[in-house]
Amino acid sequence: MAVIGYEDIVRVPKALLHDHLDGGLRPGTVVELAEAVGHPLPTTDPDELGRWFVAAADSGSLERYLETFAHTVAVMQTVEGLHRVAAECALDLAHDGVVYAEVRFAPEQHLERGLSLDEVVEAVLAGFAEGSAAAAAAGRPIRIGTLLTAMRHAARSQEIAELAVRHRDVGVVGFDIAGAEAGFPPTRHLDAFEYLQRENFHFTIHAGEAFGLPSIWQAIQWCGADRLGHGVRIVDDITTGAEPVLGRLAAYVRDKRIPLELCPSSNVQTGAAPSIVEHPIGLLRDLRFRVTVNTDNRLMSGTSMSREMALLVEAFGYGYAELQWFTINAMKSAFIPFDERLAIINEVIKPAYAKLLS
Ligand SMILES: O=c1[nH]cnc2c1ncn2[C@@H]1O[C@H](CO)[C@@H](O)[C@H]1O
Ligand SMILES: [Zn+2]
Repeated sequence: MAVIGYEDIVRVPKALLHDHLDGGLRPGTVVELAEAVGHPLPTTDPDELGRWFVAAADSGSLERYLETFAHTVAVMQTVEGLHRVAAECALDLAHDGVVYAEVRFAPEQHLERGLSLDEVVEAVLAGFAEGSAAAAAAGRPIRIGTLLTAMRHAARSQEIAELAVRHRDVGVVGFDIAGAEAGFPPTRHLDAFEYLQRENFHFTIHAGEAFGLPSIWQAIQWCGADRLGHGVRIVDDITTGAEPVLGRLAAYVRDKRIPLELCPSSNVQTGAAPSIVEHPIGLLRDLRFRVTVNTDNRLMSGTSMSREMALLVEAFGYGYAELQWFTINAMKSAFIPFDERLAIINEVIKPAYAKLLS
């Protein structure tokens, strides 16, 4: 079969579980919004700014990578800014062929100009609704679920968890914690996770990216995470050789089908993986972990869902069968209700791939 190209990948339906709203702005939008609020940028040329984000995020350290968010968060402090960024996010994902996306952001970072947490969430939800409607009108339907993130170094997780539950029937489908991982274990936020469990709510935890197995273990066994944000360092618990041997934690993650939200380009930039070719996604897929492919931060990685898949096709020789497998894995692991996940799998994803695989 011919090698699958980038344009072929844009055409197939894709599902995305791990994408940060404040990591996916269009460079031109950052420039315009920064001018409107008087925020100084490293450059006001959109192309140059796009390159600046990628270069600055290419630091080999999660902490340095995260510093680049100062420039996106700064322009997302008003209803107009949040609304526009969310609407453009929906449109950009839809035009990349993403049919289902969970997009996350941390409301507590958007209060600098006087908005309340609820106002921040409402502005983003309205933006997603507008962008999704415009995408559907353009023949590119997309369903977006919002995840609310609490910053792990801060102390507002309980409040953000309650905010998420308050908006559960209007588009917020889950909760997350993000930010620097080393020194900020998930158990710092145990109260929030226990609250969410009592509310029968869903959550994922950034774990196993910049810190290893103890972080993953806590996220699952203490906090009860449904999914792992990254989780890539689960490979530290796998001994490779002629026959790979799984340690107890890796075996548990695989046995319980705990979804791994892998983000190849982001991992290379933060030093969590040495390169795309050497990215553990190859091994984890071969071992049939519940692997999903994600963008993390499209702006900081200069990427898209199609580009991440194209990189994997190039590095590992994947074909449509593997791309469908990643996509169905993601859809099975989504935080929307089971019947709605099934409908997207059976009515959108499978028919599109069936044509290509026959
Ligand atoms: O890969 C990541 N690991 C940890 N935290 C991250 C990553 N990408 C983004 N954020 C953090 O999540 C916040 C809310 O979206 C961002 O502002 C950034 O600080
Ligand atoms: Zn992330």
